[in-house]
Amino acid sequence: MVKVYAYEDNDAIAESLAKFIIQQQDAILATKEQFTIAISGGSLISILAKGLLKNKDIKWSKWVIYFSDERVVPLNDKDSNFGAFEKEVLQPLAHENLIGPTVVTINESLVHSKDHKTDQQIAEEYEASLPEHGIDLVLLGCGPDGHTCSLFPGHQLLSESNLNVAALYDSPKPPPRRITLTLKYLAKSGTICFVATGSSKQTVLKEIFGHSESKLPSAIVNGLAEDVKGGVCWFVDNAAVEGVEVEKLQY
Ligand SMILES: O=C1O[C@H](COP(=O)(O)O)[C@@H](O)[C@H](O)[C@H]1O
Repeated sequence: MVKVYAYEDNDAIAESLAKFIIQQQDAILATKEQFTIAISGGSLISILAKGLLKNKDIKWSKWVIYFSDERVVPLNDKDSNFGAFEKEVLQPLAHENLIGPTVVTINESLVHSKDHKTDQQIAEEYEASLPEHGIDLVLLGCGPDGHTCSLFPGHQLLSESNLNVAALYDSPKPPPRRITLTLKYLAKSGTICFVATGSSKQTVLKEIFGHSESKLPSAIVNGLAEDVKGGVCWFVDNAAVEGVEVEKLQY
């Protein structure tokens, strides 16, 4: 079953999400040396910054951080998911004089090519850096159109069954060139956790949780709950789930 944890505002989500992440981290580090986590871009990053920075229970030196999707732009571009995470989390963390996490980015030296084959090479190289058996914890966003990672409604990549990471050149949300984890690889995740906030998400969440046949990418990921050992859950604010028929839990 997909669990939905609902809170009044972003501060409360940030605090509970951090507790959830630490619990996942500790469970994994009790069995192996490193904790692998995938981060998405967009609104998730500032919630992570709020909950994780200055949190003494995060074992940053044991984290290996991947990106659920990435825009094919230079890493310091305003559109880069890594760039946003670096600005909001990694740079402030560097001031704390800690041994930081390992962060796996796309090969920036290839982003200036306009050849689609090069984007495929970026995706292939990223795929080669991923753990074969899946990432321990994958944090996802959900756009108002129901996209997650860079998997967009109706896009052909939803039926990609060979690749773990794929390139696309026609993202309906700018920028158009991106790479993304595929549904095939997401199904291998240890745990999947969505974060969605704000009233702009209400309509899409009504469809995702109200129509079991929904073909929206985020609804398809909910459908992976049986394959994903730790399950699929959502951290939302009350505005996002107003009028959505779900059991609202607290973590
Ligand atoms: O383009 C993207 O959008 C989604 C959703 O972002 P949000 O701001 O609506 O939460 C994000 O998860 C994804 O990583 C990003 O590339």
